[in-house]
Amino acid sequence: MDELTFGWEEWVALPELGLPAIRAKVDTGARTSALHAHDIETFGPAAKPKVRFNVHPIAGREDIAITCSAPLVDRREVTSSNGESEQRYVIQTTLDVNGQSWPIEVTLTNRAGMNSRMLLGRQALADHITISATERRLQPELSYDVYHDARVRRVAPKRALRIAVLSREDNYSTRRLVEVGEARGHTVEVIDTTRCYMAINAMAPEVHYDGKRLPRYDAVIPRIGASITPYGTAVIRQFETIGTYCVNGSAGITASRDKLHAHQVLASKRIGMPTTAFAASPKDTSNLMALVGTAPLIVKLLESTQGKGVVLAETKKAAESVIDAFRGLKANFLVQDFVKEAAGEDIRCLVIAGKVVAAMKRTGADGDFRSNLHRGGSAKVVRISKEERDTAVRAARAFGLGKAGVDLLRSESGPKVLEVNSSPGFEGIEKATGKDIVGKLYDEIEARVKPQPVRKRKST
Ligand SMILES: Nc1ncnc2c1ncn2[C@@H]1O[C@H](COP(=O)(O)OP(=O)(O)OP(=O)(O)O)[C@@H](O)[C@H]1O
Ligand SMILES: [Mg+2]
Ligand SMILES: [Mg+2]
Repeated sequence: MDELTFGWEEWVALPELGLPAIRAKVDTGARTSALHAHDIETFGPAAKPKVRFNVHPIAGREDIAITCSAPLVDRREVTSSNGESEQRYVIQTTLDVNGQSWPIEVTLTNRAGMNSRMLLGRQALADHITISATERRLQPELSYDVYHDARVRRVAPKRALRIAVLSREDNYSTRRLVEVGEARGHTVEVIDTTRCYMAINAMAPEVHYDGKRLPRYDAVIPRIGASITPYGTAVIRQFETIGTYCVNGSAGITASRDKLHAHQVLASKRIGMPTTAFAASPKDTSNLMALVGTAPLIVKLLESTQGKGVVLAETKKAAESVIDAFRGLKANFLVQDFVKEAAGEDIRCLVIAGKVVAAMKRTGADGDFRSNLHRGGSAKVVRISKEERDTAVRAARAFGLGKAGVDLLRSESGPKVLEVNSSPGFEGIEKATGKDIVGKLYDEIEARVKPQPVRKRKST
């Protein structure tokens, strides 16, 4: 390496931490370098622990915070210049100066007394560095502008994220979310939604789990089962209040879960769907059926899943008796035009971040008008038309869902949306299409939790 001369203060970069410019003081009295960090928190498996923390790279600009993560290499007792000793986490990272880079160890400290962002200790001042103690900034100047504009997005490293999957099930989808996330270096924790409990507090809303407050997650992936929608969405709402990025929001999950509510949302966006009607009073049954059209009709429970509450009534009489039966059970239902030409097939479009990333055609088991895979249907990859693609994207957007399974019927008058699932299973569609859908979901999460550019403050 070329010889470098350092004064008592220099511009350096820590690219792996997403800190492209920071001023560091040279401190030959210290062995290890130190970084002024906040919200220091360890995470990840015990065998490969990581630490994450926030750095305000610019002194006096506490509004600019960069979230960093790094592998944890040690925990050490460090005695600072004022003689006090504290336990500090030690990370390893790369130091960049004037086109050269070398590995250094850095301790993390959030002592208020430390007024420089970074101290460079002897270990970082490698053999090729000479110190000229009375001079400063002998190396090329760097600019803090990188923290102000869109460039900060590009310089941000693929930092390890801490992600929670809210799920009560150990199934293919949950396992894939853990495997794929961990293969990308993230830490993915599966959290039983119903075991989360909350302190609802205007100043410091929190989510607790198993006796402890949950840490700050970079992202929450909700996989809320239909049986716990109200509680599950309350947990998500709490994360939203804290400011955690949730792939699917609580409002969108709630609206899409209730088929009636969902159809009203779709209709308000003029998205095609089968003619649908509902009524509360038994006195209105025959008028209700007249609104939808002639038999055969579909009668559907509002909170059906896996096709369990979907009935095809071949005649008016049959429809009436199904409606009577549902009413007798105090079940909420809707009546829908039967889209015959769909012929027991529907199209599942998987929408991630406003794009259809995969589509499959599901065909019902012999003699079943329902195409659900859980009912013995089979799935094949399918090419969808532009109209179908647009419809699926608009349907997911109508509920603000970052991931959604949009089910369409192919009808004579174009695509008709049957429902929007906020926790679509990944197994059927990954197997049918051979696509890495979970990977696409992580692409989106990684893009979303990158530091946002900071707007320049107007000078007054
Ligand atoms: N109006 C309709 N016309 C024709 N077929 C329909 C209609 N409604 C539902 N089906 C068929 O029944 C299946 C199940 O309906 P739907 O998706 O509404 O119920 P579900 O219980 O929510 O199922 P899941 O959530 O598991 O997909 C559909 O995939 C479709 O094949
Ligand atoms: Mg459904
Ligand atoms: Mg469905």
